[in-house]
Amino acid sequence: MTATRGLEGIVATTSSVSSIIDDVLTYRGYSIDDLAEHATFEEVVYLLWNKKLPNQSELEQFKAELSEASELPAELLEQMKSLPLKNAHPMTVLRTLISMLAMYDKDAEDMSTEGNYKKAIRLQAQIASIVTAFSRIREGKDPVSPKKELSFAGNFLYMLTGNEPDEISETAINKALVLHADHELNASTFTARVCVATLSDIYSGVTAAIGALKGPLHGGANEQVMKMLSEIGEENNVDSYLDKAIENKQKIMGFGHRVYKNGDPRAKHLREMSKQLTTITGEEKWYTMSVKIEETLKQKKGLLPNVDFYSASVYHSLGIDHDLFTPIFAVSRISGWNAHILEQYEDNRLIRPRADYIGPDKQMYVPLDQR
Ligand SMILES: CC(=O)SCCNC(=O)CCNC(=O)[C@H](O)C(C)(C)COP(=O)(O)OP(=O)(O)OC[C@H]1O[C@@H](n2cnc3c(N)ncnc32)[C@H](O)[C@@H]1OP(=O)(O)O
Ligand SMILES: O=C([O-])CC(=O)C(=O)O
Repeated sequence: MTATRGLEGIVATTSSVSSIIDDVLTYRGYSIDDLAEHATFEEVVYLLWNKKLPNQSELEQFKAELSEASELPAELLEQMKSLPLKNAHPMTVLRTLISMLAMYDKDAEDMSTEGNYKKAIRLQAQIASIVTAFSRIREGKDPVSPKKELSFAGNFLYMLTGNEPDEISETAINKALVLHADHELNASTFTARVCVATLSDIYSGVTAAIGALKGPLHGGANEQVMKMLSEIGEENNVDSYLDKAIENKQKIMGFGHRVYKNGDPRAKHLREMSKQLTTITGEEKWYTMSVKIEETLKQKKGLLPNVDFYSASVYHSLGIDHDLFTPIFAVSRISGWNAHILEQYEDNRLIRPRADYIGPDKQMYVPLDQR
Protein backbone atom coordinates (compact mmCIF):
# COMPACT_ATOMS: atom_id res chain seq x y z
CA MET A 1 0.00 0.00 0.00
CA THR A 2 1.40 3.41 -0.97
CA ALA A 3 -0.13 6.56 0.44
CA THR A 4 -0.89 9.60 -1.71
CA ARG A 5 0.06 12.66 0.38
CA GLY A 6 -2.97 14.80 1.07
CA LEU A 7 -5.04 12.46 -1.12
CA GLU A 8 -4.03 14.61 -4.10
CA GLY A 9 -5.80 13.52 -7.26
CA ILE A 10 -7.73 10.76 -5.49
CA VAL A 11 -11.35 10.52 -6.62
CA ALA A 12 -13.16 9.67 -3.38
CA THR A 13 -16.83 9.84 -4.38
CA THR A 14 -19.28 10.61 -7.15
CA SER A 15 -21.26 13.83 -6.79
CA SER A 16 -23.71 15.88 -8.81
CA VAL A 17 -23.52 18.98 -6.62
CA SER A 18 -20.66 20.89 -8.26
CA SER A 19 -17.81 20.22 -10.64
CA ILE A 20 -14.39 21.60 -11.46
CA ILE A 21 -13.42 20.52 -14.95
CA ASP A 22 -10.55 22.21 -16.81
CA ASP A 23 -10.61 25.03 -14.24
CA VAL A 24 -14.31 25.71 -14.91
CA LEU A 25 -16.57 25.64 -11.83
CA THR A 26 -20.25 24.74 -12.10
CA TYR A 27 -23.01 24.20 -9.54
CA ARG A 28 -25.38 21.47 -10.79
CA GLY A 29 -24.16 22.21 -14.32
CA TYR A 30 -24.63 26.01 -14.14
CA SER A 31 -21.49 28.08 -14.65
CA ILE A 32 -20.33 30.04 -11.64
CA ASP A 33 -19.92 33.09 -13.91
CA ASP A 34 -23.62 33.07 -14.81
CA LEU A 35 -24.72 32.46 -11.24
CA ALA A 36 -22.45 35.20 -9.86
CA GLU A 37 -23.81 37.72 -12.36
CA HIS A 38 -27.49 36.84 -12.21
CA ALA A 39 -28.55 34.68 -9.26
CA THR A 40 -29.55 35.45 -5.72
CA PHE A 41 -27.97 33.37 -2.99
CA GLU A 42 -31.40 31.91 -2.15
CA GLU A 43 -31.75 30.64 -5.74
CA VAL A 44 -28.32 29.03 -5.52
CA VAL A 45 -29.10 27.31 -2.22
CA TYR A 46 -32.36 26.00 -3.68
CA LEU A 47 -30.45 24.78 -6.74
CA LEU A 48 -27.83 22.98 -4.65
CA TRP A 49 -30.43 21.18 -2.51
CA ASN A 50 -33.16 20.55 -5.08
CA LYS A 51 -31.03 19.87 -8.17
CA LYS A 52 -32.91 22.51 -10.19
CA LEU A 53 -33.39 26.28 -10.21
CA PRO A 54 -36.63 27.36 -8.51
CA ASN A 55 -39.51 29.01 -10.37
CA GLN A 56 -40.97 32.20 -8.89
CA SER A 57 -43.41 30.54 -6.49
CA GLU A 58 -40.90 27.89 -5.38
CA LEU A 59 -38.42 30.66 -4.65
CA GLU A 60 -40.94 32.72 -2.70
CA GLN A 61 -41.85 29.70 -0.59
CA PHE A 62 -38.21 28.82 -0.02
CA LYS A 63 -37.43 32.38 1.08
CA ALA A 64 -40.38 32.31 3.46
CA GLU A 65 -39.15 29.02 4.94
CA LEU A 66 -35.67 30.46 5.45
CA SER A 67 -37.10 33.59 7.00
CA GLU A 68 -39.34 31.63 9.40
CA ALA A 69 -36.41 29.47 10.49
CA SER A 70 -34.02 32.32 11.20
CA GLU A 71 -35.05 33.13 14.79
CA LEU A 72 -32.59 31.62 17.29
CA PRO A 73 -33.87 29.81 20.38
CA ALA A 74 -34.12 32.44 23.15
CA GLU A 75 -32.14 30.19 25.55
CA LEU A 76 -29.30 29.93 23.04
CA LEU A 77 -29.10 33.72 22.81
CA GLU A 78 -29.04 33.93 26.60
CA GLN A 79 -26.30 31.32 26.78
CA MET A 80 -24.35 33.16 24.12
CA LYS A 81 -24.24 36.22 26.34
CA SER A 82 -22.65 34.22 29.16
CA LEU A 83 -19.87 32.71 26.99
CA PRO A 84 -16.32 34.17 27.09
CA LEU A 85 -16.84 35.67 23.62
CA LYS A 86 -14.17 38.35 23.83
CA ASN A 87 -11.30 35.87 23.97
CA ALA A 88 -12.60 33.34 21.47
CA HIS A 89 -12.12 33.28 17.73
CA PRO A 90 -15.52 33.67 16.03
CA MET A 91 -15.02 30.33 14.25
CA THR A 92 -14.62 28.68 17.65
CA VAL A 93 -17.82 30.35 18.82
CA LEU A 94 -19.62 29.36 15.63
CA ARG A 95 -18.49 25.74 15.84
CA THR A 96 -19.73 25.55 19.45
CA LEU A 97 -23.06 27.28 18.86
CA ILE A 98 -23.95 25.27 15.76
CA SER A 99 -23.31 22.15 17.80
CA MET A 100 -25.48 23.54 20.62
CA LEU A 101 -28.34 24.26 18.21
CA ALA A 102 -28.92 20.51 17.94
CA MET A 103 -29.95 20.48 21.60
CA TYR A 104 -32.80 22.86 20.83
CA ASP A 105 -33.99 21.00 17.74
CA LYS A 106 -36.69 18.42 18.47
CA ASP A 107 -35.91 16.83 15.09
CA ALA A 108 -32.16 16.58 15.73
CA GLU A 109 -32.15 12.78 15.52
CA ASP A 110 -34.75 12.51 12.74
CA MET A 111 -32.84 10.85 9.91
CA SER A 112 -35.67 10.94 7.34
CA THR A 113 -35.04 12.81 4.08
CA GLU A 114 -37.75 15.35 4.97
CA GLY A 115 -36.31 15.76 8.47
CA ASN A 116 -32.82 16.40 7.12
CA TYR A 117 -34.09 18.90 4.54
CA LYS A 118 -35.97 20.77 7.28
CA LYS A 119 -32.80 20.88 9.39
CA ALA A 120 -30.77 22.08 6.39
CA ILE A 121 -33.13 25.07 6.15
CA ARG A 122 -32.84 25.77 9.88
CA LEU A 123 -29.05 25.56 9.76
CA GLN A 124 -28.80 27.82 6.72
CA ALA A 125 -31.02 30.47 8.30
CA GLN A 126 -29.66 30.23 11.82
CA ILE A 127 -25.96 30.31 10.95
CA ALA A 128 -26.46 33.89 9.69
CA SER A 129 -28.33 34.76 12.88
CA ILE A 130 -25.54 33.28 15.02
CA VAL A 131 -22.69 35.09 13.27
CA THR A 132 -24.46 38.45 13.36
CA ALA A 133 -25.81 38.08 16.91
CA PHE A 134 -22.36 37.07 18.12
CA SER A 135 -20.78 40.10 16.49
CA ARG A 136 -23.29 42.45 18.13
CA ILE A 137 -23.23 40.81 21.56
CA ARG A 138 -19.44 41.06 21.79
CA GLU A 139 -19.78 44.77 21.05
CA GLY A 140 -22.31 45.12 23.87
CA LYS A 141 -25.25 45.55 21.47
CA ASP A 142 -28.54 43.66 21.21
CA PRO A 143 -29.03 41.17 18.37
CA VAL A 144 -31.25 42.38 15.52
CA SER A 145 -34.08 40.19 14.19
CA PRO A 146 -34.23 39.73 10.41
CA LYS A 147 -36.84 41.45 8.26
CA LYS A 148 -39.10 39.27 6.11
CA GLU A 149 -38.93 41.60 3.12
CA LEU A 150 -35.13 41.61 2.87
CA SER A 151 -33.02 39.14 0.87
CA PHE A 152 -30.69 36.70 2.63
CA ALA A 153 -27.72 38.97 1.80
CA GLY A 154 -29.62 42.11 2.81
CA ASN A 155 -30.70 40.54 6.08
CA PHE A 156 -27.18 39.43 6.84
CA LEU A 157 -25.92 43.01 6.67
CA TYR A 158 -29.03 44.31 8.44
CA MET A 159 -28.62 41.86 11.33
CA LEU A 160 -24.92 42.71 11.52
CA THR A 161 -25.20 46.50 11.53
CA GLY A 162 -28.81 47.25 12.50
CA ASN A 163 -29.17 49.31 9.30
CA GLU A 164 -30.72 48.27 6.00
CA PRO A 165 -27.85 48.04 3.52
CA ASP A 166 -27.42 50.10 0.37
CA GLU A 167 -27.83 48.27 -2.93
CA ILE A 168 -24.11 48.04 -3.72
CA SER A 169 -23.27 46.42 -0.37
CA GLU A 170 -26.17 43.97 -0.62
CA THR A 171 -25.19 43.02 -4.18
CA ALA A 172 -21.58 42.53 -3.10
CA ILE A 173 -22.47 40.24 -0.21
CA ASN A 174 -24.93 38.32 -2.39
CA LYS A 175 -22.23 37.74 -5.01
CA ALA A 176 -19.67 36.72 -2.40
CA LEU A 177 -22.16 34.22 -0.93
CA VAL A 178 -22.90 32.79 -4.38
CA LEU A 179 -19.20 32.45 -5.18
CA HIS A 180 -18.40 30.61 -1.92
CA ALA A 181 -21.42 28.29 -1.84
CA ASP A 182 -19.90 25.03 -3.02
CA HIS A 183 -16.63 23.65 -4.28
CA GLU A 184 -16.65 19.94 -4.98
CA LEU A 185 -14.71 17.87 -2.46
CA ASN A 186 -12.80 20.60 -0.61
CA ALA A 187 -11.47 19.78 2.87
CA SER A 188 -14.50 20.95 4.89
CA THR A 189 -17.02 19.29 2.58
CA PHE A 190 -15.04 16.07 2.65
CA THR A 191 -15.00 16.32 6.46
CA ALA A 192 -18.79 16.73 6.51
CA ARG A 193 -19.26 13.72 4.24
CA VAL A 194 -16.88 11.52 6.26
CA CYS A 195 -18.76 12.46 9.42
CA VAL A 196 -22.28 11.77 8.17
CA ALA A 197 -21.22 8.63 6.32
CA THR A 198 -21.17 6.99 9.77
CA LEU A 199 -24.90 7.91 9.75
CA SER A 200 -24.24 10.61 12.28
CA ASP A 201 -26.62 13.59 12.17
CA ILE A 202 -26.47 16.76 10.04
CA TYR A 203 -25.49 18.98 13.02
CA SER A 204 -22.44 16.77 13.61
CA GLY A 205 -21.51 16.96 9.93
CA VAL A 206 -21.74 20.75 9.83
CA THR A 207 -19.92 21.17 13.15
CA ALA A 208 -17.06 19.02 11.86
CA ALA A 209 -16.98 20.99 8.61
CA ILE A 210 -16.73 24.32 10.47
CA GLY A 211 -13.69 22.95 12.28
CA ALA A 212 -12.06 22.10 8.95
CA LEU A 213 -12.95 25.43 7.33
CA LYS A 214 -11.34 27.36 10.19
CA GLY A 215 -7.77 26.41 9.24
CA PRO A 216 -5.64 28.96 7.34
CA LEU A 217 -4.88 26.49 4.56
CA HIS A 218 -8.62 26.49 3.81
CA GLY A 219 -11.29 29.11 4.69
CA GLY A 220 -9.20 30.73 7.41
CA ALA A 221 -6.92 32.16 4.70
CA ASN A 222 -9.21 35.16 4.03
CA GLU A 223 -8.60 36.62 7.49
CA GLN A 224 -4.86 35.98 7.11
CA VAL A 225 -4.86 37.81 3.76
CA MET A 226 -6.14 40.96 5.45
CA LYS A 227 -3.51 40.56 8.14
CA MET A 228 -0.84 40.38 5.43
CA LEU A 229 -2.22 43.41 3.57
CA SER A 230 -2.26 45.39 6.82
CA GLU A 231 1.33 44.34 7.57
CA ILE A 232 2.51 45.36 4.10
CA GLY A 233 0.70 48.66 4.60
CA GLU A 234 1.35 50.21 1.19
CA GLU A 235 2.13 49.28 -2.40
CA ASN A 236 5.80 50.32 -2.15
CA ASN A 237 6.42 47.65 0.46
CA VAL A 238 5.06 44.78 -1.61
CA ASP A 239 8.35 43.76 -3.28
CA SER A 240 10.40 43.67 -0.10
CA TYR A 241 7.65 41.82 1.81
CA LEU A 242 7.29 39.17 -0.89
CA ASP A 243 11.05 38.77 -1.44
CA LYS A 244 11.48 38.06 2.27
CA ALA A 245 8.49 35.72 2.36
CA ILE A 246 9.75 33.77 -0.66
CA GLU A 247 13.25 33.58 0.81
CA ASN A 248 11.79 32.21 4.08
CA LYS A 249 9.62 29.74 2.13
CA GLN A 250 6.59 31.29 3.77
CA LYS A 251 3.16 30.45 2.35
CA ILE A 252 1.42 33.53 0.96
CA MET A 253 -2.17 33.43 2.08
CA GLY A 254 -4.82 33.57 -0.64
CA PHE A 255 -2.53 32.03 -3.26
CA GLY A 256 -2.22 28.56 -4.72
CA HIS A 257 -4.79 25.81 -5.00
CA ARG A 258 -4.84 22.04 -4.92
CA VAL A 259 -7.08 21.73 -7.99
CA TYR A 260 -6.80 24.93 -10.06
CA LYS A 261 -3.53 25.19 -11.89
CA ASN A 262 -4.48 28.06 -14.24
CA GLY A 263 -6.32 30.20 -11.72
CA ASP A 264 -9.44 30.17 -9.58
CA PRO A 265 -12.43 31.32 -11.68
CA ARG A 266 -14.00 33.00 -8.63
CA ALA A 267 -11.05 35.35 -8.10
CA LYS A 268 -11.80 37.61 -11.08
CA HIS A 269 -15.29 38.38 -9.74
CA LEU A 270 -13.91 39.24 -6.33
CA ARG A 271 -11.13 41.33 -7.89
CA GLU A 272 -13.75 43.42 -9.73
CA MET A 273 -15.74 43.83 -6.52
CA SER A 274 -12.60 44.82 -4.63
CA LYS A 275 -11.87 47.49 -7.26
CA GLN A 276 -15.41 48.85 -7.11
CA LEU A 277 -15.73 48.87 -3.32
CA THR A 278 -12.28 50.29 -2.55
CA THR A 279 -13.00 53.11 -5.00
CA ILE A 280 -16.20 53.87 -3.11
CA THR A 281 -14.50 53.84 0.30
CA GLY A 282 -11.56 55.86 -1.00
CA GLU A 283 -9.17 53.16 0.23
CA GLU A 284 -7.96 52.10 -3.23
CA LYS A 285 -4.67 51.05 -1.69
CA TRP A 286 -6.07 47.67 -0.64
CA TYR A 287 -6.95 46.93 -4.26
CA THR A 288 -3.81 48.32 -5.87
CA MET A 289 -1.64 46.55 -3.31
CA SER A 290 -3.50 43.30 -3.97
CA VAL A 291 -3.03 43.65 -7.72
CA LYS A 292 0.70 44.26 -7.24
CA ILE A 293 0.95 41.15 -5.04
CA GLU A 294 -0.90 39.14 -7.69
CA GLU A 295 1.36 40.35 -10.51
CA THR A 296 4.55 39.86 -8.52
CA LEU A 297 3.69 36.35 -7.33
CA LYS A 298 2.67 35.29 -10.81
CA GLN A 299 5.95 36.52 -12.20
CA LYS A 300 8.24 35.29 -9.40
CA LYS A 301 6.54 32.03 -8.35
CA GLY A 302 3.86 31.27 -10.96
CA LEU A 303 1.32 31.46 -8.13
CA LEU A 304 -2.25 32.68 -8.75
CA PRO A 305 -4.86 34.03 -6.31
CA ASN A 306 -7.62 31.82 -4.96
CA VAL A 307 -11.10 32.77 -3.72
CA ASP A 308 -9.72 33.96 -0.37
CA PHE A 309 -7.41 36.66 -1.75
CA TYR A 310 -9.66 39.43 -3.05
CA SER A 311 -12.53 38.53 -0.72
CA ALA A 312 -10.42 40.02 2.08
CA SER A 313 -10.41 43.57 0.64
CA VAL A 314 -14.07 43.14 -0.37
CA TYR A 315 -15.21 42.35 3.18
CA HIS A 316 -12.89 44.98 4.66
CA SER A 317 -14.43 47.60 2.35
CA LEU A 318 -17.88 46.62 3.57
CA GLY A 319 -16.74 47.51 7.08
CA ILE A 320 -16.76 43.92 8.32
CA ASP A 321 -14.49 42.92 11.21
CA HIS A 322 -11.57 40.88 9.92
CA ASP A 323 -12.20 37.92 12.21
CA LEU A 324 -15.71 37.58 10.73
CA PHE A 325 -14.38 36.87 7.22
CA THR A 326 -14.17 33.10 7.73
CA PRO A 327 -17.54 32.90 9.53
CA ILE A 328 -19.07 34.61 6.45
CA PHE A 329 -17.45 31.92 4.31
CA ALA A 330 -19.23 29.38 6.57
CA VAL A 331 -22.58 31.21 6.18
CA SER A 332 -22.27 30.57 2.46
CA ARG A 333 -20.53 27.18 2.41
CA ILE A 334 -23.05 25.59 4.76
CA SER A 335 -25.29 25.47 1.68
CA GLY A 336 -22.75 23.25 -0.05
CA TRP A 337 -22.10 21.17 3.08
CA ASN A 338 -25.83 20.52 3.39
CA ALA A 339 -26.14 19.60 -0.29
CA HIS A 340 -23.28 17.11 0.08
CA ILE A 341 -24.64 15.73 3.36
CA LEU A 342 -28.06 15.14 1.74
CA GLU A 343 -26.31 13.52 -1.24
CA GLN A 344 -24.24 11.31 1.06
CA TYR A 345 -27.36 10.10 2.92
CA GLU A 346 -29.07 9.35 -0.42
CA ASP A 347 -26.55 6.65 -1.29
CA ASN A 348 -24.42 6.10 1.79
CA ARG A 349 -21.40 3.95 2.37
CA LEU A 350 -18.98 4.36 5.28
CA ILE A 351 -15.87 6.34 4.26
CA ARG A 352 -12.87 4.53 5.64
CA PRO A 353 -9.60 4.60 3.72
CA ARG A 354 -6.39 2.83 4.76
CA ALA A 355 -3.07 4.11 6.15
CA ASP A 356 0.35 2.98 4.99
CA TYR A 357 1.91 2.05 8.35
CA ILE A 358 5.41 3.51 8.82
CA GLY A 359 5.83 3.02 12.59
CA PRO A 360 8.13 0.56 14.42
CA ASP A 361 7.71 -3.15 13.96
CA LYS A 362 7.66 -6.08 16.44
CA GLN A 363 8.00 -4.10 19.69
CA MET A 364 8.26 -6.10 22.92
CA TYR A 365 5.96 -4.97 25.73
CA VAL A 366 8.02 -3.89 28.78
CA PRO A 367 6.14 -3.81 32.11
CA LEU A 368 5.64 -0.32 33.55
CA ASP A 369 8.03 -0.77 36.51
CA GLN A 370 10.86 -1.81 34.17
CA ARG A 371 10.69 1.22 31.84
C1 LIG B 1 -11.06 28.26 0.05
C2 LIG B 1 -9.76 27.65 0.04
O1 LIG B 1 -9.55 26.73 0.79
S1 LIG B 1 -8.67 28.15 -1.11
C3 LIG B 1 -7.10 27.86 -0.32
C4 LIG B 1 -6.88 28.80 0.82
N1 LIG B 1 -5.54 28.63 1.41
C5 LIG B 1 -4.54 29.50 1.20
O2 LIG B 1 -4.68 30.48 0.49
C6 LIG B 1 -3.27 29.20 1.93
C7 LIG B 1 -2.06 29.35 1.02
N2 LIG B 1 -2.00 28.29 0.02
C8 LIG B 1 -1.53 27.05 0.33
O3 LIG B 1 -1.07 26.78 1.43
C9 LIG B 1 -1.61 25.98 -0.74
O4 LIG B 1 -1.53 26.56 -2.03
C10 LIG B 1 -2.88 25.13 -0.64
C11 LIG B 1 -3.06 24.63 0.79
C12 LIG B 1 -4.10 25.96 -1.02
C13 LIG B 1 -2.79 23.97 -1.61
O5 LIG B 1 -1.80 23.14 -1.12
P1 LIG B 1 -1.16 21.91 -1.91
O6 LIG B 1 -2.01 21.50 -3.05
O7 LIG B 1 -0.83 20.89 -0.90
O8 LIG B 1 0.11 22.54 -2.55
P2 LIG B 1 1.55 22.58 -1.87
O9 LIG B 1 1.48 23.24 -0.55
O10 LIG B 1 2.15 21.21 -1.95
O11 LIG B 1 2.28 23.54 -2.88
C14 LIG B 1 2.96 23.15 -4.07
C15 LIG B 1 4.15 24.07 -4.27
O12 LIG B 1 3.69 25.40 -4.44
C16 LIG B 1 4.13 26.23 -3.36
N3 LIG B 1 3.00 27.02 -2.89
C17 LIG B 1 1.69 26.69 -2.96
N4 LIG B 1 0.93 27.65 -2.44
C18 LIG B 1 1.80 28.61 -2.02
C19 LIG B 1 1.60 29.84 -1.39
N5 LIG B 1 0.38 30.28 -1.09
N6 LIG B 1 2.69 30.58 -1.09
C20 LIG B 1 3.94 30.14 -1.40
N7 LIG B 1 4.17 28.96 -2.00
C21 LIG B 1 3.11 28.21 -2.31
C22 LIG B 1 4.55 25.28 -2.26
O13 LIG B 1 5.50 25.82 -1.40
C23 LIG B 1 5.07 24.11 -3.06
O14 LIG B 1 6.35 24.43 -3.53
P3 LIG B 1 7.52 23.32 -3.58
O15 LIG B 1 7.00 22.28 -4.52
O16 LIG B 1 8.69 24.09 -4.05
O17 LIG B 1 7.64 22.80 -2.18
O1 LIG C 1 -11.50 23.31 -3.12
C1 LIG C 1 -10.63 23.56 -2.28
O2 LIG C 1 -9.68 22.79 -2.01
C2 LIG C 1 -10.65 24.83 -1.54
C3 LIG C 1 -11.55 25.86 -2.12
O3 LIG C 1 -11.21 26.57 -3.04
C4 LIG C 1 -12.90 25.98 -1.58
O4 LIG C 1 -13.26 25.20 -0.69
O5 LIG C 1 -13.64 26.86 -2.04
